[in-house]
Amino acid sequence: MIDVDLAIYYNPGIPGVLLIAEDRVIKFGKNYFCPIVLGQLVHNRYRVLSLLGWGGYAMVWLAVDQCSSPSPKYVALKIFRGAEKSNDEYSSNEERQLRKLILERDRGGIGRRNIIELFDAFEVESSNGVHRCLVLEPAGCSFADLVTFEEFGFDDVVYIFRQCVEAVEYLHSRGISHGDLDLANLVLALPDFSGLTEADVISKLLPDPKGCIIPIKMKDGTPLPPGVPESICSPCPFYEPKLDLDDLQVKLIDFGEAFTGTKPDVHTHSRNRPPELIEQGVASSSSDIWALGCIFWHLLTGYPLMSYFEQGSSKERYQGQRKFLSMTRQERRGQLTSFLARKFGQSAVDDEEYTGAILDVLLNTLEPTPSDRPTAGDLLSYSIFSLIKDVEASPDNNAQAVSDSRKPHDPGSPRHVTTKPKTRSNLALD
Ligand SMILES: Nc1ncnc2c1ncn2[C@@H]1O[C@H](COP(=O)(O)OP(=O)(O)OP(=O)(O)O)[C@@H](O)[C@H]1O
Repeated sequence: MIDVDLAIYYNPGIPGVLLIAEDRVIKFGKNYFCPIVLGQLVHNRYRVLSLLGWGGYAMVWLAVDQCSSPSPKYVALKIFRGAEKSNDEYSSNEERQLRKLILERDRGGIGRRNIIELFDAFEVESSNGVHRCLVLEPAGCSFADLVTFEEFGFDDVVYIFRQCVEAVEYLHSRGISHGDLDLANLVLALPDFSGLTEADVISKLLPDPKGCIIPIKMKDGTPLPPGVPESICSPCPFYEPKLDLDDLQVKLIDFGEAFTGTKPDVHTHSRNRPPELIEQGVASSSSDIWALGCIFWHLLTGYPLMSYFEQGSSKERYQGQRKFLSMTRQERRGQLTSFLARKFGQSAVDDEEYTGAILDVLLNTLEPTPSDRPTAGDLLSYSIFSLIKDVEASPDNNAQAVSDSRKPHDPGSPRHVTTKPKTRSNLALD
């Protein structure tokens, strides 16, 4: 039998551990991540079940609230990097923005359901510092991951995109810009687990909770330094195969860059950076609209728009973007049409109704001058949204609308942006 060493090694030089499968380093040590292990009780209340993901600022864990009754309540614990003292600026900005939205909750608005909920916040201390912890509504896999292994049909794209626009419209109507809109910050809502036992939910959420735990060791066999956990588990974001279009709900996360008015040096994802941020270094709510255009393209084609402008370094890609923006609107229309034809074939773009509706969204959201872009509210009235059946129109119409939306389309139409039928089961992993 071959003895395979599944441990990963702590590298004091980085200082952190490299998760090979992710090709990313998780840093532990002073002012880095909190050394959480599975099963740990956080704040005497939340028992950690698995790792949902991590970013530059925080690790996000699935946990069960021990104080909930009668049925267990699941939460996501977003535990920020350590700081010398409480109120680290990034974590407090995210908390502040989410708290503002809580105050607005009673005013309603359809996009409210698409914003992740904040339940609680507190501090956790470790040898790596003081960590702010946000207790959030738990969600599933990000759309950035989903587009890498699935192609969406046209109805899927428009249905998902409409929820993204509704979320942004909700935020903007409350005076908040997100600042970091990207498919990585749009995640699937979890289905309703009420009535299921904890064991059932764990088996649904965690295909193999023990299989993903990897011990951390020092290469020379010496004890781990303080602040480094004895094991790490690979992230286990939830995804339910056979998800139906009428069940699919998008949740917007990560409000760390959110702002009111205008803000300099916003860390928008590099693939969605608008010209005003690249050239003048300032973002506004119109920068979110630019990002919506990029998201629409990414959902539609499976690739970021930037990669169509130019390959290479981000400097080269921004030059490609600038070249695109210095064209006339007519030339930009021609360029986007040829990108679409390259991706889906010429016959797919020949249907003027569909291609025209797609181009309206793209050309207007990607206007070079921020004030020329539509508002999120304007976008919701665009013709693209009337090209799909409204699965939420009314409870009576629901079943018919969903079944209609699954009928195969005329193959000559650009609704066939993918070769697969356009049902939610397209997204199934099995
Ligand atoms: N409420 C949630 N439910 C499920 N998973 C989540 C939730 N919030 C975040 N995640 C997962 O954790 C990852 C990191 O979260 P988030 O983007 O909020 O962290 P961050 O450190 O602020 O990120 P960034 O470096 O992008 O600013 C996300 O990409 C997502 O996979």
